[in-house]
Amino acid sequence: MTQEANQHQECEIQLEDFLDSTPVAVAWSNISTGRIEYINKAFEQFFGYTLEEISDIEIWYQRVCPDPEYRQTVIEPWIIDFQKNAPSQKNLKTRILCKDGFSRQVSICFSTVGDIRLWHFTDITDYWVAEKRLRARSEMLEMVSKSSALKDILNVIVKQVQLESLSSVCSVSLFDSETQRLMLGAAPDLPNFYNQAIEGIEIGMNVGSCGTAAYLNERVIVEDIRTHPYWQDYAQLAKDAGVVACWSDPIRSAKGELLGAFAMYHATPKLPTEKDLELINFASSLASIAIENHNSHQELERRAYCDSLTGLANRRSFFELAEKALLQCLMSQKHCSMLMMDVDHFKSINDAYGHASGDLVLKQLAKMLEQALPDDAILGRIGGEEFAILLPDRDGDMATRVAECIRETLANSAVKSLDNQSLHFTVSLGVSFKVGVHCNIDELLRLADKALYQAKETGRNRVCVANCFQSSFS
Ligand SMILES: Nc1nc2c(ncn2[C@@H]2O[C@H](COP(=O)(O)OP(=O)(O)OP(=O)(O)O)[C@@H](O)[C@H]2O)c(=O)[nH]1
Repeated sequence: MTQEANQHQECEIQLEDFLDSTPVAVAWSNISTGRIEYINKAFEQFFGYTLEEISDIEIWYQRVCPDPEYRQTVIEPWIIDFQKNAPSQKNLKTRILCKDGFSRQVSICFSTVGDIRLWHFTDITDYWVAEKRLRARSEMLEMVSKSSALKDILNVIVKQVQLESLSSVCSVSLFDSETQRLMLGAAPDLPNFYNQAIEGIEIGMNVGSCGTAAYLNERVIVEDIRTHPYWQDYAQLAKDAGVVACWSDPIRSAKGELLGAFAMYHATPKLPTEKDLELINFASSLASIAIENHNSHQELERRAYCDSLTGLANRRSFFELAEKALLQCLMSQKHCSMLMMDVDHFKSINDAYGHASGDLVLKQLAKMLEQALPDDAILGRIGGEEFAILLPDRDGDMATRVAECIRETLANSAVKSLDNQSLHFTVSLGVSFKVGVHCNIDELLRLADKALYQAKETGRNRVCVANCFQSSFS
């Protein structure tokens, strides 16, 4: 070896030693041959590839940027732009798929000396993730403040997680505490047939990852659905949907109540890393804010329109609904009738069995009414033990038959008091109906109330019909 060659080799060794000690990932490639001739230690650690595995620049691109369209439309124009020395952006910030299957966000830059192109890569994943999360969080909070649809808000969360963990598909299920079931909140990238199959699933042991996580109220990690007992009844469904691993986290309110379940699915067997768990925590806590806010909105609305004891429409809501229905009847020249109902001697029920048992009677009564009435009837609790029922498309005779049926059903029923005694009670009803083309709810109620008074006066447990032909509107 000549002295010059010796010096050159020594120089190269020193340069490599120097580059191996820097934390920045560095590589150089030969422009004419397209070969990658050197990668430093940081490069190997960062991307996970050895020089033998990515000896050619094309192979490198295919591995780290598997999407050919992205290579053609983003990376290649950037290189050409850079070569012309007029870069529209000096560094290219892009996503790189590493050998371990994770993708990292990097800032790439290169310089050219003769036939050699020197590349350096800076890992900006943490910064990028923090920025994206911040953006997703503020987008979500803005949507919450604007009362956007819950599904849209949850979609933002799901999309953010999927963006950070490219190989995952995520979902948010909502917990219905009354039925103990999970309903679909958002799962934009799971197949429809899968979402439909698990919609309304009852939580319990061995009900997939979400059903079990919600039931146990703790995180469930299933590495391989195909062999896990939690999935034994859903293994085929999961196979059809192409999911093999599923990690699920219960979503809890600030008070710890179960609100739903967040799930991350993968197409291959997989256990979560620390970063995955952190991502799941992030998603669950955002989803919790969105769901809790949505639920309290709904509760406020329910309180504004529902009677808290019976769950029926309250006076205000009954008037709104009844007015709309009456207007439709007037416009389509249909009949319309009103019933007013009052429990007989309700005071004595309270006195004999206690106020709480009186409440029980009112609750049961409301349930019985809902079952006995036709679907299009509008029912409301408009006073203490007073109920109103609008019957669209029913004339006075039909309404009287409905009223008679209610009276009879209730007279033959019993409600269990708190100390388990059978409480029997009766009701009185007044009927009014629309005559001609002019009518309003106040007038119908006034007439029905008059008839109800008559029913009370003439002995109770009976139905009386108002003389509507003498009303001011007839
Ligand atoms: N338990 C209970 N009682 C109520 C509620 N609202 C009103 N009441 C009671 O209902 C009773 C109504 O009594 P009254 O108006 O004298 O009528 P009544 O005893 O039903 O007798 P008649 O209507 O004449 O047959 C009162 O004792 C009220 O306290 C309620 O939400 N729960």
